[in-house]
Amino acid sequence: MLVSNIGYPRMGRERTLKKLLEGYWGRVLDEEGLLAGAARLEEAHWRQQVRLGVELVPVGDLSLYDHVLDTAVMFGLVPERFEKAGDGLSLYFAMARGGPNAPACAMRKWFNTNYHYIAPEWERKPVLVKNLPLQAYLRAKDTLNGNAKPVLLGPFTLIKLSKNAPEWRRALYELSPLYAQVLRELDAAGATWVQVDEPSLILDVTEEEAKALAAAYRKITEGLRGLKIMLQTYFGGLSQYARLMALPVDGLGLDFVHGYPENIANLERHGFPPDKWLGLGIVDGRNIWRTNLRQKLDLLHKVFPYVPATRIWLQPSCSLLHLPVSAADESHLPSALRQGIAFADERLTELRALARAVKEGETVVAAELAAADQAQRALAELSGRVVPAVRMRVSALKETDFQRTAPYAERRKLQSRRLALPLFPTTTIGSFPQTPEVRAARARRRRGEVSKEQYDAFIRGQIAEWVRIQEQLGLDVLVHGEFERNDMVEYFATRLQGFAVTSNAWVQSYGSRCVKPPILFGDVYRDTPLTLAEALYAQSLTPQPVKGILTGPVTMLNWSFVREDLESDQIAYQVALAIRDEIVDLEKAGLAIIQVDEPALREGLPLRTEERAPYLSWAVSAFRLATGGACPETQIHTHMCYVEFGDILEAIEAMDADVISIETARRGGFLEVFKRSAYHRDIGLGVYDVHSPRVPEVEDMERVIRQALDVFRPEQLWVNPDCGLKTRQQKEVAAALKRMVKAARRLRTEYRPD
Ligand SMILES: Nc1nc2c(c(=O)[nH]1)N[C@@H](CNc1ccc(C(=O)N[C@@H](CCC(=O)N[C@@H](CCC(=O)N[C@@H](CCC(=O)O)C(=O)O)C(=O)O)C(=O)O)cc1)CN2
Ligand code: MET
Ligand SMILES: [Zn+2]
Repeated sequence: MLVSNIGYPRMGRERTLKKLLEGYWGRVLDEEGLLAGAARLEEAHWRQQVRLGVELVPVGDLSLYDHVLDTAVMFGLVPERFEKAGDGLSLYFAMARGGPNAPACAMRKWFNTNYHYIAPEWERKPVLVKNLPLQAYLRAKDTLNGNAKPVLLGPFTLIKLSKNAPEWRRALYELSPLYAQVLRELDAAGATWVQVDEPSLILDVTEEEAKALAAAYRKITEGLRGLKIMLQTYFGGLSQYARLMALPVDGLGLDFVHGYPENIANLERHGFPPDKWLGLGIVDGRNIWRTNLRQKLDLLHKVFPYVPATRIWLQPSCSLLHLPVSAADESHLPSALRQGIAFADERLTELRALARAVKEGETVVAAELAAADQAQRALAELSGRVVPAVRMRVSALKETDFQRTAPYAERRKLQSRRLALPLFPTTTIGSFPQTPEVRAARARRRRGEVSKEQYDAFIRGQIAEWVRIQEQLGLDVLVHGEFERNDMVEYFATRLQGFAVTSNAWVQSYGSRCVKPPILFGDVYRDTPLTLAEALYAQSLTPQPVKGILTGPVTMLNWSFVREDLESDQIAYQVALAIRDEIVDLEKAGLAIIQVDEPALREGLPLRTEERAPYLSWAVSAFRLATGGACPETQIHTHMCYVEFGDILEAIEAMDADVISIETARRGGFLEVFKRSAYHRDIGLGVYDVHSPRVPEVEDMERVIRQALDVFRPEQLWVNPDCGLKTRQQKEVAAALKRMVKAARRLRTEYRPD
């Protein structure tokens, strides 16, 4: 039985890769410096994994931006518009971040995670441009000897994640010879195993697809001499288990954490081919709770009748990309909590303990087992885990708590009378630039170099400056700018009971951007206002309406590491009640508009269709509970981004918000979706892309609004950027918003309110 890893966090414990990348983009580091730095980091990660006992070390997983983009470039899937973007790194980063006159490729959610990949575009027939896994293998050979396992994204998943791929059978046909060549070259170089990632196989795969895959993999693996293939799946169980077991590969990697109990049932029903290896995903690569080792040993004993230990690799459930590096940095946490968590390095240590228990007997790891048991008990007894008042409040909830007191139509009248906004009202999504100055002020506060009073005064200064800028720009509904927030989730977690925040638990979200997901360990409640002071201050500076900005309960859950001893709906209702209380405070302070952001609502949608309805049911209820206490005169907005709306439109309607602002306004298909629906409420059009430094033209934004007028009435439309502006620069923001206001005003002159 071997210990294997699927992928290691890329950024490094000190976020080295982030610093290298931002140094390169900011032109303080040259290409050589970036590549040398990345190579040093990669090697350090290999050595660390070996030190922790990993016997099959993934290589080629340290991407400079995203592994899907790597694969696209490797197969020459480069859109025409990057013709002038050069080659090598300059082309690569142009595709990721936009280049001269060439908007970036689309960024999308990687399955149901907060990691984003760059969507490949098929404008031309793929060709093999460079063999990335081979290059990685050759780099790793000396350090790792026989333990290097090159990693490669498989053809099925590559196709599924692509934009405008040809019909999938044809796409598979075009890719197969290229994959075959990649593997032949690895074979010739002496690699023993290659990990081919096919997470899309856990989706609803059709019988026809499974059959076609068998043919494709036959072609891909033909004539290999020594190289073996581990076909790696994760994030769920397999729906076409029996067929996929028959693929001509040497091993199958299955997720027994997020695919539990499905994959164990598969095993019991269909068995496991005697000539294959099982990559057994046994410790959680998505959440941070320390593994119950005894439970996992029991699981192993359920597997042994079907697969002998000699044919098993113990693995994390998925790449450790989604976990921070080491819990050793979190010594400030309450000790029971600190002992109760495991990040990437601790997960690998757990794997080694499990492997030793099997190979050398449980007594050899008695200390590890006892420590895990003890940690489990300590966590259960952790102070704040159960707060009776919170439990009582949730269990006493009534149907009416999930409803506004007046129906939408009535609310709309009251609100439009109160707000008296022009047609096509303009607003922003909440955040303004988190400049180096803002971050530095927060860092100084963290280090205790400035007092709370000094820090608060600095934040008020930022708010005042931006209220003035917004007034000058002529925006209709203002925001305070979120300067006090390091992150829209972490900030609320800092102010709520039941959450802990970490010091260094960074996880990559996209490119060089990272988040520190908070730990939701206990019952959640609010014992102090969350946003009141800043909102109140902003409103005191202007007669214009200021929109309060809160993060919704579903997003708080999806972007945190959440306890596993309580049902999601119960946890979400606790968070919802805290938000609900905040809304009451904001209303009392005179705010007429409150936005409750739910950008992660769609992301949390289960990957398999049959699990979706129950999720949407509690997610929508949680949002309704959070907002149901608002007076009819208070206008509730919600904001969502990175969303394919087609499959959740009914849920969006059911959230019963008064206005929804969405990112997708610029994407084809958005209007089609709404045209087919009965959606009749107000909608904020994301008229330009905040993720690009490019300042949009008035005409571009005007076009988005005009197109929307084919489907919506003018009275329904708001005009706003497609997300928050925190990652942009001050100058870009002012210039873009000025044009946005101009676009709205042009349309106003054509349409008159009814
Ligand atoms: N949680 C979450 N998920 C999300 C989003 C989001 O906003 N939040 N948006 C979508 C896109 N994802 C994003 C993820 C991260 C960032 C982002 O801007 N991250 C920042 C970090 C934000 C942060 O926590 N900042 C802290 C700490 C910043 C920091 O690194 N400070 C330095 C010191 C800085 C100094 O001295 O100047 C340090 O600790 O070393 C702060 O402002 O206080 C980054 O990686 O650069 C943006 C979008 C989807 N998922
Ligand atoms: C990822 S959604 C972001 C919403 C938040 N209010 C912001 O403007 O940054
Ligand atoms: Zn957003």
